[in-house]
Amino acid sequence: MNRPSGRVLIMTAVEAEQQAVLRGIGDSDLFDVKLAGFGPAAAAARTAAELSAASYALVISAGIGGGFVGKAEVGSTVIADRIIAADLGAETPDGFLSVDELGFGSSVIPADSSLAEALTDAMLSAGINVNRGSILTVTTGTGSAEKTEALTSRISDATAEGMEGFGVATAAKLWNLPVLELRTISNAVGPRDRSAWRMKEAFAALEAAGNILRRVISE
Ligand SMILES: O=C(O)c1cccc(C(=O)CC[C@H]2O[C@@H](n3cnc4c(=O)[nH]cnc43)[C@H](O)[C@@H]2O)c1
Repeated sequence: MNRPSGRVLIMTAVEAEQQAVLRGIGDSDLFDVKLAGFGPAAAAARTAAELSAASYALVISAGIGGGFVGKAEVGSTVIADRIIAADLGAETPDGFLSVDELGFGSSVIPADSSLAEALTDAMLSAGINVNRGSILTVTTGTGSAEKTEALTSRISDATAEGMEGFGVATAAKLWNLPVLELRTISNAVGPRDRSAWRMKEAFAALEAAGNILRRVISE
């Protein structure tokens, strides 16, 4: 699926991300770029509200995110194969139990693979540093080596983390719509160091991603 059979809804958490995506897309009227708010609950509710208000053929969660070291460096772009609710579950003395293990559904929503493939190819052709893998949705931004290690040992292809993707994807799934998540990397996932965040690079990469997205989807 490259060209969807209808309009495309892109959800970003905050206005700065929304503006970066809009700059990249330019004046196409195929896309609506709306605000999801911070975290998966706001994102699910606001995506559902948008899907109730208008008809869409594809939903995309886009924004900046943390990159797992060795998988996605600062300034690069990550396109999801899988969108994972990484900290939704239960702690036990023997470790973490996911939603799946608890029997309450699934913590994994697959991204649209043909669009992910086409977008990756187009970004590589444009010289963009892009990686594929799982994008984790967390309700608390990871801020320690221990938590990072716990995530990567449970999810071996963890490539980036953000805080909205699984909420956006849950609403898309409810409407039976294909979904994609992309994150441009502002910081490394690991011990919290806010001074090392590179927002300018991440927003520039998000604008570039918006531009490629428009080209791939309009083809
Ligand atoms: O100051 C902090 O320690 C901090 C920790 C997590 C997130 C923030 C934000 O301001 C996040 C805003 C927005 O960006 C996404 N994001 C960016 N980097 C990360 C990350 O390393 N882990 C999780 N989310 C991240 C996220 O989707 C937020 O909506 C500040």
